[in-house]
Amino acid sequence: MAGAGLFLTFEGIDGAGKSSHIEPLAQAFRAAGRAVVLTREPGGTPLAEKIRQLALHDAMDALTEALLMFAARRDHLGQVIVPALARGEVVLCDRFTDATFAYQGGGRGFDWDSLLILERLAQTLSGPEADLIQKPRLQPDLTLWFDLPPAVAARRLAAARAPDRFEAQPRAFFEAVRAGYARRAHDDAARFARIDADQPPAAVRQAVRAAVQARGWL
Ligand SMILES: Nc1ncnc2c1ncn2[C@@H]1O[C@H](COP(=O)(O)OP(=O)(O)O)[C@@H](O)[C@H]1O
Ligand SMILES: Cc1cn([C@H]2C[C@H](O)[C@@H](COP(=O)(O)OP(=O)(O)O)O2)c(=O)[nH]c1=O
Repeated sequence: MAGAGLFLTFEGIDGAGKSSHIEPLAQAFRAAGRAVVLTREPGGTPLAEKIRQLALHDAMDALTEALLMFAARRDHLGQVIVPALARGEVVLCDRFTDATFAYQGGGRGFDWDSLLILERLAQTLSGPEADLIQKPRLQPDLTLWFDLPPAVAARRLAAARAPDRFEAQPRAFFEAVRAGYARRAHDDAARFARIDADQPPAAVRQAVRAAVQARGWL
């Protein structure tokens, strides 16, 4: 656990249902008396939201994309996530570094080892807040991975909204993104909870609750 705070991330391919399940979990934590910060990546600060606009709408090579994601993340960590954890709050973040491995690494085929280096650089903390949360390098306490077949996610999205640059990718791209998530989950199994997202919303909500309760946090 990061100090007295808790850092939970929501991951999965586009249309997996992450956004639908963040607010119910936030309400559960608030009902348990915890202060909650809801945030997202890329984004979460004025600078990172500007980077989000570039990354989601302008074409670029995979290294540029990865660097922008980590630049946005570095600002977000320093301005929002670390201060909230230092205050003992619960941070619920819609996507984090596993998305960079899944999309830029798995989806676009960018070198995995280079991403590991960027991860280490971006998530190494310094200063008084790092002392407060007593961690030289920040990782989520728990990552909820909403896993489902890309064909199911595509059907949901087609009914829901116009696609951004990533959501417009072909099915094979999302198979590769999904494989990227599976690799990260395999490499850091204790941090990950795989949620079967190909179920009715109530069952998914229950699975999310169960994963958090299993760690004694609700
Ligand atoms: N378990 C579910 N079953 C069916 N549809 C769902 C489910 N969860 C979410 N949806 C719908 O699928 C679409 C994408 O969900 P969303 O939460 O925005 O996904 P994400 O944030 O992972 O991209 C939305 O229209 C949402 O209402
Ligand atoms: C955080 C992150 C997101 N992304 C992509 C995944 C998504 O397609 C897109 C935006 O994510 P998201 O906020 O989930 O989009 P939406 O709110 O429309 O569901 O950015 C990356 O490619 N790399 C990253 O590191």
